[in-house]
Amino acid sequence: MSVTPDLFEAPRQLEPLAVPDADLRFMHAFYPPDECAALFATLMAETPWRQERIEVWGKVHDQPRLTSWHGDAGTRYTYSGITLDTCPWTPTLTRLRQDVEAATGQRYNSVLLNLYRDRHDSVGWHSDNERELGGEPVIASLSFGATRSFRLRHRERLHAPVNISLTDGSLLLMAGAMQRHWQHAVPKESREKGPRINLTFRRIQPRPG
Ligand SMILES: O=C(O)CCC(=O)C(=O)O
Ligand SMILES: [Fe+2]
Repeated sequence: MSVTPDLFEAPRQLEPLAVPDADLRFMHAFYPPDECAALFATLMAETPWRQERIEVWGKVHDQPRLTSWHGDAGTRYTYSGITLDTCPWTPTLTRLRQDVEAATGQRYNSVLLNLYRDRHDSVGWHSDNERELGGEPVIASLSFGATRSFRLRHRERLHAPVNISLTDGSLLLMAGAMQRHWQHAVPKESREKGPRINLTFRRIQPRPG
């Protein structure tokens, strides 16, 4: 019986990405493909997807994606002027949280789900630097479905933009000074894309009320 590890297997741990002013780590196949397909279908069906509306320059628009916010009691999240209703943890989300906590060695008390229905859905340039996330937020980002490109641009200095392909079953950990120095986006695509679900596990400081 051979006990030699398969040299072509993707590494089973988070690998640091060489991006300055940030602590970024990535794992390609955190979940294997067959499990990804089942998890995608379950998340798609179980999630109470919402179409939020946001105000930009005085005009109200549909957000170009569907979302759902889940968290422990007392976690509230406000961004772009909207406060999200907090839904309870489902068994699936609880299991994903446990797996992500074990892999990253961090605790999370909430998760934002984004559904990109096709190539037209996107998230614009932003930093996840809301005050309730603390000074150096630790955010674990899990992706299922179509591969989308995750772009980074530095906020203060000239640095080539960074592009990370977030593949089915991949896990990206964003930590350190990342949210202070970089913005990120998932742009619309010019070629057809199937649906993609992204989950960002976060730790927000509970506030009374
Ligand atoms: O979909 C992604 O990979 C990122 C989503 C994101 O940046 C966010 O929800 O804050
Ligand atoms: Fe973000």
